[in-house]
Amino acid sequence: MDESYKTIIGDKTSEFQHMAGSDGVQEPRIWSSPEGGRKIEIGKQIFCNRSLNMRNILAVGFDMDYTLAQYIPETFESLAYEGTIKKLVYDLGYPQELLGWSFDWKYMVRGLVLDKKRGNILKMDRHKYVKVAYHGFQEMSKEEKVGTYGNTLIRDSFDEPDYALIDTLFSLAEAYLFAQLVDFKDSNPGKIPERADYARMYKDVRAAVDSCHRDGTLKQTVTKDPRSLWDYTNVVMDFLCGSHVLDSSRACNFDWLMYFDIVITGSAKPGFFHEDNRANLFEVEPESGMLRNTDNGTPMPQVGNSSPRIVLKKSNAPCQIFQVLYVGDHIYGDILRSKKVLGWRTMLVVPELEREVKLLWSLRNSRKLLRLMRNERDQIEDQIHHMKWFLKFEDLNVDQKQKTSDGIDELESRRDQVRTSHQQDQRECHQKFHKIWGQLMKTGYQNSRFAHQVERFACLYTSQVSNLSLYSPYKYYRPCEDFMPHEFDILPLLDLVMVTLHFTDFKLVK
Ligand SMILES: Nc1nc2c(ncn2[C@@H]2O[C@H](COP(=O)(O)O)[C@@H](O)[C@H]2O)c(=O)[nH]1
Ligand SMILES: [Mg+2]
Repeated sequence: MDESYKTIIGDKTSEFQHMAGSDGVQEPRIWSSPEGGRKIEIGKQIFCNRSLNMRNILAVGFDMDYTLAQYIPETFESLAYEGTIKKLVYDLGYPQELLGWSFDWKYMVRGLVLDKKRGNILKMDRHKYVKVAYHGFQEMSKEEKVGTYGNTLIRDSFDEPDYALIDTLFSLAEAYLFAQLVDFKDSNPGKIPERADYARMYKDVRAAVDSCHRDGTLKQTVTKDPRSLWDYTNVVMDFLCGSHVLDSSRACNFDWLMYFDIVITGSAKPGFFHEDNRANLFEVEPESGMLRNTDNGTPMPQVGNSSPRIVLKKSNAPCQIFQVLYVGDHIYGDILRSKKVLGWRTMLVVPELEREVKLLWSLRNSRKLLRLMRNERDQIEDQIHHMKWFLKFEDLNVDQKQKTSDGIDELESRRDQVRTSHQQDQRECHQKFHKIWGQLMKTGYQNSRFAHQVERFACLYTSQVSNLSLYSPYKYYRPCEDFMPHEFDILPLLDLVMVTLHFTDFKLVK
């Protein structure tokens, strides 16, 4: 782990000299110079939904998988995909030809919802309106979409048990496999095991993925024969914090433990956040992996992974709930539960965000044009309505009627043009983010359901944990001002920028 982590995870008051970027290059510190730091590039900024003063935070907890440890999805999730297919074929009677299938790791994205019964994959906005829908890999028409999901009552749910949320990067492979199976079943109904409807296929995929996580299919590739989740954690953290070498014959030196006061493995989140559900905690002796606090005091070996294991360095003074910041990648398991159950402050790690905000920046002019086109469309529509009422209710002579009708025709044709180009341009803009699902945080021009969850449950969000090192440990994160629709036209952002500039000029002149 680079030096910057020391400040965040270990002794928060200590200074540090240098920090390493993601490419390992040492960069000078930026936050401790008296005149302030260099600008933090947009992809690495920390964004704030709810004020958080780091001075008030006494403990920072970190999830490991996909938070501290950023697995490479094309390799790690491919393992899950291949392991799952083998289980479907050899254990659950699916046809051998599945073994020849391949995984496009870029196809699925977080925030999607699987409709298990209908075999559909959905992206919805923050009101839970389905805006993009595919049956397997086949795009659904607008009519099919509205016919299936237009009903308000259905829209209210979109949760388990009939729907599955793709809210972690671990789920990308199972979502892709589900879509493949839906297509396969539609074109080869006889080849899928008897009575396997779409929901049954989803259940089989889920069970097979689950088993890959439990039986070591995935973890064995990272570290050979891990005896427990403690062993696994040790290898991954040793790699991250020091060695950067994955060599199963190499003994780990436990140096990484100095960055943490307490380490808990196998906690089975989100159940862990509920005190009543929490399994017994066993203390681990790091070198041997033996359990210390057994009933008769004799150290004993670990068996299985079911109970949480802890390594304690020192006992901590108790913290108030709002003095704990928990950092994780799973919007439900890490963020929503820890916030709702324990009232902890939260930070969500969204690796996809780095590319998303960079693209957003490069497309900012197109986005402004889209907004203008939408306004123009609204204005033309209003004009058409106005003229239609005029035609209907005013006492006009034949000539006036003809002129008004011609005017309406012209406006309708202009409106159709603007509508078509607006829709096309908006689609193209979204496709720059993802060819199928578009921008992660938007659906059409509204926030996506995923963005809505991020806004509600994550006090902070950022693309990677190490971005914390770019800010002072005493940083007071403050959200930007909220805007309601009625405020937008009164206080447009452009005006605010002008006001700020004038204010700066004024100060300079003085
Ligand atoms: N039994 C299952 N375990 C799973 C599944 N998906 C992920 N995982 C395991 O969870 C942790 C990662 O969770 P984190 O909150 O600590 O980041 C890791 O050990 C995964 O293998 C699943 O579907 N079933
Ligand atoms: Mg995780």
